[in-house]
Amino acid sequence: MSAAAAAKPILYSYFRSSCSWRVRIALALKGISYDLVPVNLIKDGGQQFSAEFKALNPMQQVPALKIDGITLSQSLAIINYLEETHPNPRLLPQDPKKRAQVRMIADHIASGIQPLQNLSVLKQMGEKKMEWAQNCITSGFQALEQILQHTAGRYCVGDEVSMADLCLVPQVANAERFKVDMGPYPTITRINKALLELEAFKISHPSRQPDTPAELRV
Ligand SMILES: N[C@@H](CCC(=O)N[C@@H](CS)C(=O)NCC(=O)O)C(=O)O
Repeated sequence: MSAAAAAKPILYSYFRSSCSWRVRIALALKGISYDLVPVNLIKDGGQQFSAEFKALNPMQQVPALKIDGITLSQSLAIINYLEETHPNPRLLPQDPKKRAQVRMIADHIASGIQPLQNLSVLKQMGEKKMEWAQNCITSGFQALEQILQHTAGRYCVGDEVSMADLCLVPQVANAERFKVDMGPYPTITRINKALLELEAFKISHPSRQPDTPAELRV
């Protein structure tokens, strides 16, 4: 094994970033130990814009993961790599239909909700920021609630934790931050609650990160 392949992975993460949280959950579930380098998206005008970080991810977004001699960005690509290199526990079901449903839900959140309420978008919205974020999340959750009627068991797809769940919990946290009324989404709320009881979701939680400000720690 080369030195690069043997080195501990390094996760570039921001405590509050929902995309970073997805990867932190995957690393925790799969028992992969890693070093965390905080990238503060607010401080100094946004550390994601530094030349040093831009060299790691030209898109200037977290997360990024240095692993096995390569640097990856895009949380779902990272999780897919972890899935292929550390298959246990599996985050994609074996059954092709269930696997497709997991990817459908993960894409629904990762492509259809989160990018619309990302920090860079909200900065453009000025005073309308809160209303914009609420609208994006509400329309995404209305559709997701219906989808989950057909796919959910204890979790998003059946009773096994999957990549869809890794996207769901951080997105619900964003919804709560933007004060979205979760009343109309009982299935999303139920699944989120069940997932938050799992250790991997607890230790990766934004309130328990090395860069979590003291006043937000629990
Ligand atoms: N599709 C990307 C999205 C990454 C992303 O939007 N990251 C946010 C935090 S969750 C970010 O770094 N935002 C910085 C900014 O908007 O300036 C992924 O899944 O990793």
